[in-house]
Amino acid sequence: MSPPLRPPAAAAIFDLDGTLVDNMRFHVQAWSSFSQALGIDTPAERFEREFAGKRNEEILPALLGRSLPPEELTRLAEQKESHYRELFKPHLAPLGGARALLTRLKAGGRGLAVASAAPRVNRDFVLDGTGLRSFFSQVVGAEHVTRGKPFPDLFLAAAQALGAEPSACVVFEDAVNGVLAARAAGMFAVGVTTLASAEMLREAGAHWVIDDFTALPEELAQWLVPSL
Ligand SMILES: O=P(O)(O)OC[C@H]1O[C@@H](O)[C@H](O)[C@@H](O)[C@@H]1O
Repeated sequence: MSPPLRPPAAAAIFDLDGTLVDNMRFHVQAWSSFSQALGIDTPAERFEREFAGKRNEEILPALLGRSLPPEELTRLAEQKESHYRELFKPHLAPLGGARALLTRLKAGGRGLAVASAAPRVNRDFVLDGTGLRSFFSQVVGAEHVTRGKPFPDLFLAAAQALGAEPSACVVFEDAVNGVLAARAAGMFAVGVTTLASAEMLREAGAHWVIDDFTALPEELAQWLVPSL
């Protein structure tokens, strides 16, 4: 499926973890030590493939193999997330080319949103710590939906908040679950190879694949902002 070249895309929706920042290895490291401390033996690939893009409310019961009362879930999630933030803090920076692309998209009048399964404290940590927050008029996160990715809910909520038709939205996403979610939402998907291979992202349905934001495929750039 090729995107229509006119009219230009109405909006661009960015995943946060692994897309606006290259931080998934710190999430995986924090999940691994968290699991080990609980005596659970889980391979790193499970966090990368099965859990990336899901909400902690979905990840924790699957990891522990039981349902959790809300207080326990909040406590365990914060245990893992505070360790992740500690690990990532010294490296906190936007993915290559992100600021320049966002500047041009904003100048071109595109609606811009973040749609992430991350809890608010992690979103604030990244958006405020990188100085990227002001680019986005909408930020949708874990507390706004009950189903994370691969369900389309986060992206549909972002499109609705922007007042954009899903078919006129482009999603940037690093996780296979996220690409599946974008396609399930009826949106165009750009895979970012910080976590999964280009092949895995294409197989999940990514229309384009990029390593970072420094160079976009010409067709995509033209569709996003014709004058780009
Ligand atoms: O939707 P995003 O921004 O990729 O966020 C997903 C991440 O959100 C985090 O809160 C989880 O701890 C991660 O394991 C998960 O992968």
